[in-house]
Amino acid sequence: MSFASITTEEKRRVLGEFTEVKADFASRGWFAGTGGNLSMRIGPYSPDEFYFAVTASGKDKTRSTPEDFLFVDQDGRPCEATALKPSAETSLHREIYRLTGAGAIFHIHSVFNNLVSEWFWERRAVPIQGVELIKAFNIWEEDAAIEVPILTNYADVPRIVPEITERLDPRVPGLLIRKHGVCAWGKDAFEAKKHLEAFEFLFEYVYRWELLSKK
Ligand SMILES: CSC[C@@H](O)[C@@H](O)C(=O)COP(=O)(O)O
Ligand SMILES: [Zn+2]
Repeated sequence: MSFASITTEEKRRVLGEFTEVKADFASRGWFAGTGGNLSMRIGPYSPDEFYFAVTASGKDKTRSTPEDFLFVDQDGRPCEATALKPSAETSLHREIYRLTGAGAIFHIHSVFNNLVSEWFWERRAVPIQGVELIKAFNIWEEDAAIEVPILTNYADVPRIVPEITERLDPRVPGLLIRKHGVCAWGKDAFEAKKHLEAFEFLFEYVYRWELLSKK
């Protein structure tokens, strides 16, 4: 299987869906200061060979232009001639695809995800228990408890990758990077978006609950 065998129609479908998700997230204020990056996988998958569309680095992601995305392979190399640079955080997306076979990964910065990542840093995870929206992760047990891993925010992004390898919990489709943001994923764009919305709701809940319960 090579990138060349992926049809133009399929590329258009992925980029169309990708454009919609990006505009939706922009309308929620999730790309402050060019922060955040998105990716969607395309074509067949094996852990050693896969392709994905990823946002170009440093762009104003609240705008829609013909230069918003490029296709890269499992090593982060562009699949087509382009002047665009893949996201500076492409190595994180690559590792999550390699470990999970997900169909889409969305990374955003928000005040609540930054706050909880610092509040629970000593524990290296955000504990969440018994909140209904845990079911968005397809976890249905009574009073379910999850721990969302928090990773070190190394300036040299590839240094974060071994922490993903070590800490990713197959039950929990997301992880936090300390005082930086969240990565959430799912089998397709619909599911990755559902998971991201659920994480953001849960982080705000946890933050507010911490404040209330300290009073
Ligand atoms: C300018 S904000 C932060 C960036 O360094 C980074 O964290 C980010 O999410 C966006 O980087 P990008 O290379 O545009 O995908
Ligand atoms: Zn980021």
